[in-house]
Amino acid sequence: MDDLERHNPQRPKGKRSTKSAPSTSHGLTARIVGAFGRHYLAQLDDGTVLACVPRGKRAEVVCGDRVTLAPGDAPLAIEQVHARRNALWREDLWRSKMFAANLDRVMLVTATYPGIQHGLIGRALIAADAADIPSTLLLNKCDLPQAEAARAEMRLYRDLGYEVLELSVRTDPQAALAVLTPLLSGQTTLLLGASGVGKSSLTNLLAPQAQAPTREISEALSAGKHTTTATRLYDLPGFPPGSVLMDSPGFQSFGLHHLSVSQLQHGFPEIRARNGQCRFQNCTHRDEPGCVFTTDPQAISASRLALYRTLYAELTSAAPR
Ligand SMILES: Nc1nc2c(ncn2[C@@H]2O[C@H](COP(=O)(O)OP(=O)(O)OP(=O)(O)O)[C@@H](O)[C@H]2O)c(=O)[nH]1
Ligand SMILES: [Zn+2]
Repeated sequence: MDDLERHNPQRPKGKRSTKSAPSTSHGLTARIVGAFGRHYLAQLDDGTVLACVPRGKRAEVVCGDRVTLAPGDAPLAIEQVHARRNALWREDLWRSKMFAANLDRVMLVTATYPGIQHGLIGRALIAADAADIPSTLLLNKCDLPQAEAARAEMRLYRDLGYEVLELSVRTDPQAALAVLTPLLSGQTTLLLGASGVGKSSLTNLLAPQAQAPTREISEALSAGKHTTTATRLYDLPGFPPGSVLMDSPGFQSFGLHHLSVSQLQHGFPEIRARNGQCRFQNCTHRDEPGCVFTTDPQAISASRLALYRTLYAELTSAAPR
């Protein structure tokens, strides 16, 4: 087992990882604050932002990583990726790919309109659980008439033990700030949400500098074509030091193929709660006789059981979609 595997117990099965280069006493310590394909931005502790590239084709570097940069001309070489506390993956067409590291919390944004996407929420909650990262659900646009019905739908998650916060970013930004400030202070928070839920509105409220034109980034990196698929990390002005927000595209394709079946089951609090209550000890909760999730309709909601079975089939199929 090499360094990266030791520090990333949930990395995809069967993939070789790249050894970190040995550290040098002359290197600069920085945090990756922007990932644009193979081009990165790294921020030094004094706030200076530098363009950098990994040393070696197979090196895996993601937003939130702590790194050592080799001194030299821009773009600097990323010499070493420090041990990660945790990491999250998303999928492209062929594989799961790590995209964020060293998080304190995942905030999942949903909205009363255009509606709550339970499948996406379920996947993201499981991925965060498998990476041992706490998650909080935000229900935005509570000013709309659909709020009452949406609130009732979100009760499912409250009953499962998740924190669900309500806000209206556009119509009452001050109240939204008051609700979120205790959670964001001193923390690295990843914001995730489907298109149209108000994620950009929230990012712009919390980190107004996020609206900076991507041209500046393109110039810094000489890599304009990559800027649209960026994962970014923003300092939160007005918050205590160490308060940062990570913003990433790709919520629609949240990768779960790297998980084991036991991690999948652990990601469902209602399945965790009934551990050992099925007739067979190794019950997979699909079609076995005496399965508590088939015999007791109170054990799990029909939609969550359907999600579990879909994800089970995905995980155990030979290849990712
Ligand atoms: N009524 C209401 N509308 C909101 C609220 N927050 C955001 N919106 C609106 O919802 C729409 C989508 O907001 P965005 O912030 O662009 O949402 P997004 O999730 O970033 O969506 P994409 O840009 O498609 O990724 C915009 O028209 C916002 O003005 C809110 O609290 N209440
Ligand atoms: Zn069972």
